[in-house]
Amino acid sequence: MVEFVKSHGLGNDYIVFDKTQINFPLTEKNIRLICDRNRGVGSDGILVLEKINNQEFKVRIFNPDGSEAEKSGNGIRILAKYIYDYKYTTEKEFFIYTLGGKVKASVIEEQNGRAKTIEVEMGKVTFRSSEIPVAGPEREVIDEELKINGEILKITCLSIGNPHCVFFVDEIDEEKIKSLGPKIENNPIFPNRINVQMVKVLDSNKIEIRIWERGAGYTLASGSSSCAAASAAYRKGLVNNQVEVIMPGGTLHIRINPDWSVNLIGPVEEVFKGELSEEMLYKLKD
Ligand SMILES: N[C@@H](CCC[C@H](N)C(=O)O)C(=O)O
Repeated sequence: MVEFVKSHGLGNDYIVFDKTQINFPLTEKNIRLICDRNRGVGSDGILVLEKINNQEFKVRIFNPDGSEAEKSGNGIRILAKYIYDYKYTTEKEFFIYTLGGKVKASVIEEQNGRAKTIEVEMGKVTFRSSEIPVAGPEREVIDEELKINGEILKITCLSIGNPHCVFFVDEIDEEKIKSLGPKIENNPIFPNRINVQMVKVLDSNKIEIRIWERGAGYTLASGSSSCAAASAAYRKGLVNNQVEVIMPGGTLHIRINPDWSVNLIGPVEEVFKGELSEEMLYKLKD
């Protein structure tokens, strides 16, 4: 029997598995099938939890195209709720190891004994090209010109464990992020591909964004994208260090600390618990 929980952070949905229950290989084909919204459970990604002890956990984060991500802000918040709600820990604060570094998660609000709002210390932002990575000479990638579809975009790139490319606009245009997103994601200057954010600054504490996620496409919200968009805006002097990030799925709160570490706060909801069917498991083991 392979059980799972499906949850979302502002419409960015993930399936959580406990590593000890998984009896099929985590191949690209299998991840794609489980995330498929017609033939599988359907989600923006998969989280595989491993418990180390009462205060430390490990996670593997998969995108729906089968690739593995270093970090995910909503994924970590969803995992933290799962850890707390299903009593993998007795603590309200604990650590999670990701491929993109160690993060601290805190349950800051509960409802009926279940986590409702989670804060994550996401780690430090870097704008250095080799750390993102972005091809070319070593530099900070701030307001660089990138030609896409005959249009020159001014991009600011950074990593918060996973890579992001941010561009600023006067008006949000959904169609534009959907058409430029895949071209930027797969541009050869980004050897590991990249997550993309279109950002409109509303005032010194508020931005609105649209997201094209690496390996997932257009999503309603993204935690690491919110951190990236807020950090790029802060670096360019467009906002203060506390930023509300408005997305189609809802709002996340970001704080950028003096050492460029970033905190992310927002709600998480469980949608359902399930069990993969025998037929599905047969396919996954094939
Ligand atoms: N939805 C996420 C980001 C998930 C990983 C991303 N697609 C990547 O490949 O880096 C979030 O909430 O941060």
